[in-house]
Amino acid sequence: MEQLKGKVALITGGSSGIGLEIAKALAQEGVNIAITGRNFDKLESAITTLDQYEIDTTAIVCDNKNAEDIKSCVAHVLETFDHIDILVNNAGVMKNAPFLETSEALLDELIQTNVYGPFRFMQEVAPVMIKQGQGDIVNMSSMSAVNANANSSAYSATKFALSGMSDSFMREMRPHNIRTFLIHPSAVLTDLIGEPSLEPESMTHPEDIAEVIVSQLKLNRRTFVKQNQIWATNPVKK
Ligand SMILES: NC(=O)C1=CN([C@@H]2O[C@H](COP(=O)(O)OP(=O)(O)OC[C@H]3O[C@@H](n4cnc5c(N)ncnc54)[C@H](O)[C@@H]3O)[C@@H](O)[C@H]2O)C=CC1
Ligand SMILES: CC(=O)C(C)=O
Repeated sequence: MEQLKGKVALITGGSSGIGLEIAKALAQEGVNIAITGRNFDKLESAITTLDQYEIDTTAIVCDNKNAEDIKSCVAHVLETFDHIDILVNNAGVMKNAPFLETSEALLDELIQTNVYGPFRFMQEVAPVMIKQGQGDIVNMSSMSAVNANANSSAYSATKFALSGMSDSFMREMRPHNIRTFLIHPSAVLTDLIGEPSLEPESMTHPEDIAEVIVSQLKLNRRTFVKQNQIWATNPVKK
């Protein structure tokens, strides 16, 4: 089993939802945490939540849409911790609209955040991991990259793109002892989905996704889960 204690994880979109639960679950394992987000106050409040664990933390204001932000974010994490063992590409946005009402501006925003963001982080972090001789990258895709829903063409397009990019990246990185985990959750109870149409208790919760990711990262380095689909057992309509 892989020991996580003392590792360094960089989690994008780590101040809320699934990202914050991943940060807490890794912190509980003794992993030092760097989180990113666009809002300083939300990041500060997330860092306060992590204060209960005996680890080092840092928060970086960083917009996935901004390549310079991402370069300085990775440089800051390296200055702070010297290494990056785990990158979780979690930050993402979902904006739904019927296809004929989907503007290029909306498509651009989603592509910048959900595709260029992870692309830029992997371009910055992979060379660091290659030099270290090891690393783990978790890419948060979606069931929307497996079965598209109506009114979600832009979001689905970004998640299909991320899955394809991640799969190809994974094949190039394996020889460098870098594992790439591609995660496809179905609906998870977070702000991203707005008012849920399902009974909240019957849905997957963000801490369930975090539990799956921690268990996968703990696998012996010789093995990894290439991709998975995480479903609610019996989601009940409201
Ligand atoms: N909630 C759900 O049902 C599902 C969510 N996902 C994916 O999980 C990931 C996390 O989403 P949730 O925790 O559900 O939502 P959330 O809205 O709670 O978290 C998204 C995080 O990404 C950050 N973010 C958004 N745009 C950003 C940008 N331009 N730069 C930096 N950070 C940015 C937000 O500030 C927030 O912290 C997303 O990639 C989402 O697509 C995948 C499948 C299902
Ligand atoms: C929000 C999302 O990615 C779903 C429901 O697959």
